[in-house]
Amino acid sequence: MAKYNLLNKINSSKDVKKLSLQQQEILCWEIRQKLIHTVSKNGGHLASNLGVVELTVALHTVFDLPKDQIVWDVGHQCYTHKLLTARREQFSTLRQENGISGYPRQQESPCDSFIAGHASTSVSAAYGLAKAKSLTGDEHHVIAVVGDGACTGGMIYEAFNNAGRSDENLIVIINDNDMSISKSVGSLARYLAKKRASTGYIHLKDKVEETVKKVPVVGGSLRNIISDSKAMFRQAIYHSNFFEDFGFDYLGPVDGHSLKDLIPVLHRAKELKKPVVVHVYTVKGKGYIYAEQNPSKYHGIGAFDKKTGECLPSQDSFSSVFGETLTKLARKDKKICAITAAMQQGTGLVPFVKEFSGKGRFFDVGIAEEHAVTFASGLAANGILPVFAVYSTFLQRGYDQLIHDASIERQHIVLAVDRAGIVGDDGETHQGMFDAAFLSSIPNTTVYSPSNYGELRSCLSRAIYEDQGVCAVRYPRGSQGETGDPAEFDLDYIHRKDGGQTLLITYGREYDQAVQAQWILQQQGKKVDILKLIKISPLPAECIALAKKYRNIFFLEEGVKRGGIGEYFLSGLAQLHYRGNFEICGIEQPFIPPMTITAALKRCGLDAQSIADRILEL
Ligand SMILES: Cc1ncc(C[n+]2csc(CCOP(=O)(O)OP(=O)(O)O)c2C)c(N)n1
Ligand SMILES: CC(=O)[C@@H](O)[C@H](O)COP(=O)(O)O
Ligand SMILES: [Mg+2]
Repeated sequence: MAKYNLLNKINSSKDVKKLSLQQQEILCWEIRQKLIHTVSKNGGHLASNLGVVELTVALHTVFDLPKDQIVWDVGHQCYTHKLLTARREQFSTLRQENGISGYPRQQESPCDSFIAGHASTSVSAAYGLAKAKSLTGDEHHVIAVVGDGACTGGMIYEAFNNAGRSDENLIVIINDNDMSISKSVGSLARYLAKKRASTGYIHLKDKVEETVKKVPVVGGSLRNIISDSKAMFRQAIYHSNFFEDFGFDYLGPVDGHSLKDLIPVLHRAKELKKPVVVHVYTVKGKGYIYAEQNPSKYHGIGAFDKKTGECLPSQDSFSSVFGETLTKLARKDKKICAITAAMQQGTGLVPFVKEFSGKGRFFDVGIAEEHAVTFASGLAANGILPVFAVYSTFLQRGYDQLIHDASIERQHIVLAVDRAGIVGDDGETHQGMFDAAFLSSIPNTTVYSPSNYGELRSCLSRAIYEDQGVCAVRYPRGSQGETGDPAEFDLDYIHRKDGGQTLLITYGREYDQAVQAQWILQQQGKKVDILKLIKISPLPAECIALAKKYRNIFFLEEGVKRGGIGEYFLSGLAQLHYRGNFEICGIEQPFIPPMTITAALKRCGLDAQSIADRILEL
């Protein structure tokens, strides 16, 4: 196979169109090898990408990019699209510093029509793009590609509701592999499975249409009767089709690994020149046996050995410690329930699921963070203790629900906010930069930011049993640092004194950098003290009073500077008429592209050496 080297000759969809069907099949094989090779080195979303190789090649065969536009939902499956649109050479830099992103980015290529990273936005964006095209007299198509998992998110239906009755050249491809990161959940998954099992809808419609075309024109009324009966015929056989009820035409289901089936269906969708849903079924992980067998493991994976499929054994992490702690607490308290928005693996909930899903105490609500917050509030209002485990970046979706449904009436819900702070390779869309800022501004809300596992255990228990209202425990991606303090429980802050006139204040993972900076400065004869905040909102009054005694204060914040905890602290000091120097070393440009967490800390001036240098400079 390798001798063909077709991929090396592809720079745009024009080149894909020049290939015969057989050559395109070889191209798909070459693409799969490239995907497996690159992701085995850099990590990434392997299984989702392997599932859409033929679909992407078919799209590039039928449509003309960038005039026609593709919007990838979540965007984690856009690697083949990148390989076909002049980014083959840079593909080895996938998800690396100064490399190409693992998601579509407009700034990266004119063929990336819209940003993605968070789920369920594609149909709204595609409808907007399509509407703009029609307003400017451009007849090209916009195609949204959305997975069955992303179809559990409410925005998709808001967009269907809005777009279905329009006459835009809008095609929505539902890439149905019966998987989100774990198994797809809910009624839509069941509905799609039923549709998947049905056959011949396209062929049947074709036959009816052929018959209609053959009828001699004897006047408009007969045509109308025939077309009405066509709709009735369809209804009678298929009852009502969910997508058609929204105003879309429906084509499918079609085998997403057969170019010979896919290409004509896409041509057909293009000809219709109106909103159309194309239902494609695919196999997540297709073509790499380990990923086909375990698509969840290869959904998003670090580097691995491509021959054996083995990756590094998983270590303890904040997520796993959270999951174990919650499971232990739940054994003793039947009121504790856990909620996830399609992230049970990532948030460490697997042990909880094993033990309590059979008892009805675990809820995977799909990719529906807004719903999760309000659902939790409902549970709390009737006496349950809900813990919603969610990544910081995805919790942004639930901001209004936190205010309106949880906070005003002080519902006691617990948020386990994972991936708080810098996340690394996923880049801009996934950074957990805002949670400390936005949570601390919501009344009746307590926020903890443990810096090690011991504190995490203690904060979780306090959040469940001691606090009222909304209570968030936030922690970073990965493992605790080496600076773990001896577990002193139930503290709101820890004050490490070295006899200095300068105080470093910080919270969460950044504490490790502060301790190292303190050590670097000690080597140079400079003493600094550290105040570690564990409860970051509301700020403990004693903390502010003790900070007031210092001549210089540096507030180190792994989060957005504007509106963050540093500014909150400063306003407390101002009320006490603090007269010393106060500097916030926070993140001013929170949209950090893919790079390691270590590199990102350095870029933001938040690594130990940069902190020490800054202090010496002053
Ligand atoms: C708002 C939001 N919540 C959670 C996620 C995490 N996430 C990324 S992909 C994914 C599953 C998507 O499933 P699907 O759309 O079916 O795509 P597949 O990977 O199966 O191709 C989830 C839950 C996200 N990206 N955005
Ligand atoms: C595509 C997506 O949003 C998730 O798969 C995300 O990449 C997971 O990140 P973690 O690797 O931190 O779980
Ligand atoms: Mg899926």
